[in-house]
Amino acid sequence: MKKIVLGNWKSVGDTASNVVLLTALAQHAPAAGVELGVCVPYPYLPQAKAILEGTEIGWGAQNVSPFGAGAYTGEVHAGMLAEFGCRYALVGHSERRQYFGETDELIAGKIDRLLAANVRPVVCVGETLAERESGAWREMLEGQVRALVTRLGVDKCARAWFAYEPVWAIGTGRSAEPRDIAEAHAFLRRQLVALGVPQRDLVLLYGGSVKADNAQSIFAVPGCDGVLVGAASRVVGEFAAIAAAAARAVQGS
Ligand SMILES: O=C[C@H](O)COP(=O)(O)O
Repeated sequence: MKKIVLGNWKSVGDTASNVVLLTALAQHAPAAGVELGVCVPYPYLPQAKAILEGTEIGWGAQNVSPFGAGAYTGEVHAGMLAEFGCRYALVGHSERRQYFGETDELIAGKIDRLLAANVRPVVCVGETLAERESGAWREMLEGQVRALVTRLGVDKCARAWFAYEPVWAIGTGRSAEPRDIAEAHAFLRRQLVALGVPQRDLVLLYGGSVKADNAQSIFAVPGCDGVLVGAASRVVGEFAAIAAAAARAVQGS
């Protein structure tokens, strides 16, 4: 079974440190059955393309405009991402929902634009700590995926990847426990299948404080197709160790 390791640099990086990171990455072909990629800030897409092109490692963006080309000052549309060879774009990350007020409607529009440009949307969903502790996390997750399937339809949602990212585990050093990830993934799968998305098309990642020392236990979670890695994706040794754990998981499956 394939495993995906996707880095999210967030708003971190500069030309000099990126060269070191991308060059190190480019030197390690992903093991068979492992898909490796990095989502970089917009200005560094040409740099990622220049260094990673010709390798099997993909690159992508962390956001996209809900509009096409036109008078939308400050926006970057999906066609531009496609021109720079983006294989993926993150959508609906909790940091965008929290700091930029992104709604389900806006997120659905972005997914639509990405699919039309043949860029894979990686859609982030997840609950806050209060929702986890009160038990409301199931309603929260169900609401997030239902909102997208209702707006986009089954076929489009089947072409997106989903990343379960509990907000309380992001950047805190406190990853969700494997049993919590397994429970949330199983719940999300059930909901998406109930909404009509075929089980065979579902790709579900986990994100939130994934590191070298917990990657193996996360890849062992049944039905976990991969990880979305924030801070550790900016550390060469950490990201390489996570990719190596993915390769071991594939070999052992
Ligand atoms: O997209 C990545 C997630 O927000 C996780 O970030 P983190 O690994 O720094 O906790």
